[in-house]
Amino acid sequence: MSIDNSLKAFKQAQNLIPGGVNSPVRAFSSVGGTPLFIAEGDGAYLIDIDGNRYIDFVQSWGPLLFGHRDEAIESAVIEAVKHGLSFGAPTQAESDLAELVVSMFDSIDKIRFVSSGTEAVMSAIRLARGYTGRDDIVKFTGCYHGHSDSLLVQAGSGAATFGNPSSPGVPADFTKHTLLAEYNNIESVKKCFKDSSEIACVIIEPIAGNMGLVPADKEFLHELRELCDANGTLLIFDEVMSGFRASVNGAESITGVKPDIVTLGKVIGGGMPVGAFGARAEIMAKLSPEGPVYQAGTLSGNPVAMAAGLAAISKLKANAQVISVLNQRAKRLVEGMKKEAESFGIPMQIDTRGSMFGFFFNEKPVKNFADASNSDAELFAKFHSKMLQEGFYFACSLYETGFISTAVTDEMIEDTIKASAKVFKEITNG
Ligand SMILES: Cc1ncc(COP(=O)(O)O)c(C=O)c1O
Ligand SMILES: N[C@H](C=O)CCC(=O)O
Repeated sequence: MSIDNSLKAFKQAQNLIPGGVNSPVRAFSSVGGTPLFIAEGDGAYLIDIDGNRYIDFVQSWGPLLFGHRDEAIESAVIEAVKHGLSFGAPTQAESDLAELVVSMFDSIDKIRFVSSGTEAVMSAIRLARGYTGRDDIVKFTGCYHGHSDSLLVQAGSGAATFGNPSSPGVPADFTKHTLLAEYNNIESVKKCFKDSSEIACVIIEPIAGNMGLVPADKEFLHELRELCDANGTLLIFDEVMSGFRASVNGAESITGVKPDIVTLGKVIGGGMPVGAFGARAEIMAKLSPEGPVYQAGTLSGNPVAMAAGLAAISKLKANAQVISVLNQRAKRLVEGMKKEAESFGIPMQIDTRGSMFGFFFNEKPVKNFADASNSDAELFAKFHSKMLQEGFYFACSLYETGFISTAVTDEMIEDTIKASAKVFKEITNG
């Protein structure tokens, strides 16, 4: 398999763009090798600029629930483009998508659209602070909520991959209001509430996907809800990744815990840049121009992006059963790979939620970031590059999650398991 064109393109990009990439996770640094430059996507496949085809388990880091070039989404975008790219004025599509999301999330009466997950979370935090009149926030080590200053503290995803979980360039003054707790450890949250009576909100990925896939225990989330209620603190579920992936109706529908504010991204834009945050009407009423908390965006609610989101979310609502079908495939995949790994004496921890899947080369169950960090990173790197050579595109860091799209068939899952057996054999034979 030749990747000469990718090698050449990467060299050029490195001279022009820091690290050759526009988001650090794409750089392949922690697994070695060269990032593949992509020419096109086709259903379940990615095709690189050397013409190699890969079954894609990254799906643009989550947004493409229906795979590449889904017909309904593609036609909606083409139709929208014919009417103009942007107006900076309200359009019907914004209310249509808002109505759809409100109908799917119990905790959302009103929603505002932005252009990325980072923006959604940053705005949700401001709203929580404006609503409560408090400054402090609690976040969990290993959770990633985008790259805004106050949240880039012990963050997961690329920040963990590159060993800068708290970034230089963020003044200590900006993060002094960010208190840290350990995921799935309620005592650590209680300590935060002991240390501060000024906590505006606790933000959590209810199904963490940025330290690998590490779902929160239900009991932990229930206790978190109780602690927030007892202290007049808002609970924010960051579902930028898990929203519409783990469940059609949000993590609240599978955990029984209702958040005060939900942040969304990825799938909600069908592959276009969209983020959103929503809450009950009383909280959203604090937002400008209804209320005093300012938040804005030139391209927010962009008509082409709204058309893509509307097509994706309508399709999901009409075919809600796809989540359990994808979950069966996700389970088959990780259970199959685990069986193969263990037959070669390689311990593996696995989990799935809807179309999200995760695996760690680790002897012990993974419940938090410290556990995830104890996984075998060297083995992961070998697995990643050998699977790539076999034609399977997995996320290039152990701190990321895998995604199955509806374009991935049962046969492709079986092929992936077979390839993993070959790879485990090669790895253990040195
Ligand atoms: C849970 C979570 N929140 C926030 C973000 C930030 O979203 P974006 O990359 O669109 O800014 C991401 C992904 O990057 C995410 O996974
Ligand atoms: N883990 C990140 C988001 O979920 C990956 C996307 C990125 O940061 O480029």
